[in-house]
Amino acid sequence: MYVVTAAEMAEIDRMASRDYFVPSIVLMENAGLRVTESIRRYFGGRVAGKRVLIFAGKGNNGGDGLVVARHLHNEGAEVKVFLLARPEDLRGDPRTNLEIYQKMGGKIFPILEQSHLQRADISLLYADLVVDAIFGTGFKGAALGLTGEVIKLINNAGKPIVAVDLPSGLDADTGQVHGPCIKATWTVTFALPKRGLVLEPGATLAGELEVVDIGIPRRLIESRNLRLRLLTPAWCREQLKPRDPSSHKGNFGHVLVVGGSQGMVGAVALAALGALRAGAGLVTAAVPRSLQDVLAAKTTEVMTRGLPEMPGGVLSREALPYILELLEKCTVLAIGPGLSRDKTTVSLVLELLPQVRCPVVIDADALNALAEDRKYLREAEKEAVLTPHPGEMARLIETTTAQVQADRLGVATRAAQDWRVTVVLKGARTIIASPSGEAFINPTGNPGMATAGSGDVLTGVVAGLIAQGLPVPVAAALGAYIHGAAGDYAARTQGQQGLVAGDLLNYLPRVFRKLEARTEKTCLGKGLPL
Ligand SMILES: NC(=O)C1=CN([C@@H]2O[C@H](COP(=O)(O)OP(=O)(O)OC[C@H]3O[C@@H](n4cnc5c(N)ncnc54)[C@H](O)[C@@H]3O)[C@@H](O)[C@H]2O)[C@@H](O)CC1
Ligand SMILES: [K+]
Repeated sequence: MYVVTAAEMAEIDRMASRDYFVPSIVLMENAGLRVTESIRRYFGGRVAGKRVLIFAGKGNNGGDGLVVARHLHNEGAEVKVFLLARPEDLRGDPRTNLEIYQKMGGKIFPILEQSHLQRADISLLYADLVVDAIFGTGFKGAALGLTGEVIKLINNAGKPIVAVDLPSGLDADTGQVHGPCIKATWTVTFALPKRGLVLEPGATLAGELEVVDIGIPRRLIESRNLRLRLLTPAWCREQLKPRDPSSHKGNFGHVLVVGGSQGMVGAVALAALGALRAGAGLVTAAVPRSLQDVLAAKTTEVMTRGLPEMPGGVLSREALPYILELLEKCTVLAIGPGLSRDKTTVSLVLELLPQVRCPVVIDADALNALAEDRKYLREAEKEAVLTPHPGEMARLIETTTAQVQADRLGVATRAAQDWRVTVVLKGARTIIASPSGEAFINPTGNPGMATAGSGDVLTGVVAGLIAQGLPVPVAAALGAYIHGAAGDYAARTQGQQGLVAGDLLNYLPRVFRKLEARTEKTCLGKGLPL
């Protein structure tokens, strides 16, 4: 499902009216009707007698709110509209809808000064539902003054809130807030999710997300060359092809995992098992020689190799020809888990990578090695996936973690294009950016997955999917989704607190089975994705 900026959405709205002759008031009517339907469902089918407060701004978002007000009023709800403008300041479609509503006997209470807040405050005490139609995609900056106070008043009332298109106060493009912002119970957004609704903290402020059709021609949306998508079960399902009944393990690729150092062999085991659980036909894991036996004991189905090592149990430069030889039989390399930041190992990684001819998944200490010398990233011809967490990304682009987090999408897409790699920027709402400029946002996963080894499993899963022939960016996106979904299953059955990375391995088959099962239910990322 495509995700848009406020400007992209506004342009699509404009083109629907200008090029496809859909009157803007028809779009507004559809938008308001869809919100009304959602509210009716919320109340179990009947709205008569329900006390609904509608806070409306003077723009088109407020206009949508006035359409909702009219329909609920018509169905017998007790509606009060609090208008954050003078009625005569409304123009165009919002003005038309205000006039119809008033003609029908609907009540309007303008909030223009401090003393007007009191009525809203009292009404909130008795409200069954609040409709937030103050700002939508036309909002910029921060909600200050009286409007900011209204937003705080609504939030403090503790009543259920449905946000129209966007929670008011949210930056539609970044998901950031710069002042008071509505904390919605659910959000009904029109035509396509806006970026701010699927990026944190916006995703949390939006509550449950409902995306509704308001009659914008599909053909128009498809003609727009949109570059950002939210991963959905339907998209993931399309990427997974059923297995040929006559297939054998040689058809599903061979992953080589290179990593490990003294005390860090578990990371390699998790990545290797992640690759197998993702369906790779064969997995070989190569670690410093002294760790091979431990690794073999931990991973029954994985083939293990011992590589030359240095005192202290880290890979030595002599490991290079052995790795290159192993790669001759492999489809994909996953490098980094548990590798250590030893200087010799760093130079081994920097020397190895430019010689690799197959796709490579680069994680953990292999990323830290690249942060010491970016020549490979800048110059090498490669098919690579980088899976940094925000701290590793910050090192790679020489900035701070806070700055990476402030513009996750921008950072990931720029890095992917500059280095011609696929970037998986981990964290809440993982971003997957491809060298072509396309990007995905992953809605699955939960804070229980912020635990040691979780990233190693992801590395293995992505490598396992590449091994089976999926294009590298597709494998990265699918891998992120599946990995998060496994975490969501694990959290549902055993809670977030005690979740460990090994649990993810056990839930991966269940996610694949669900995707194979072709169920129709689509969820946009709150709670369980499948
Ligand atoms: N354009 C269309 O064809 C459609 C638009 N729709 C609705 O229209 C919305 C967008 O409408 P608009 O573009 O009119 O914009 P909004 O209604 O989101 O808000 C615009 C108003 O907010 C004010 N504003 C912006 N930032 C502010 C701040 N920081 N503090 C105080 N005031 C601020 C602006 O000056 C303007 O008066 C969408 O979110 C959606 O709800 C729907 O009706 C569907 C069709
Ligand atoms: K709103």
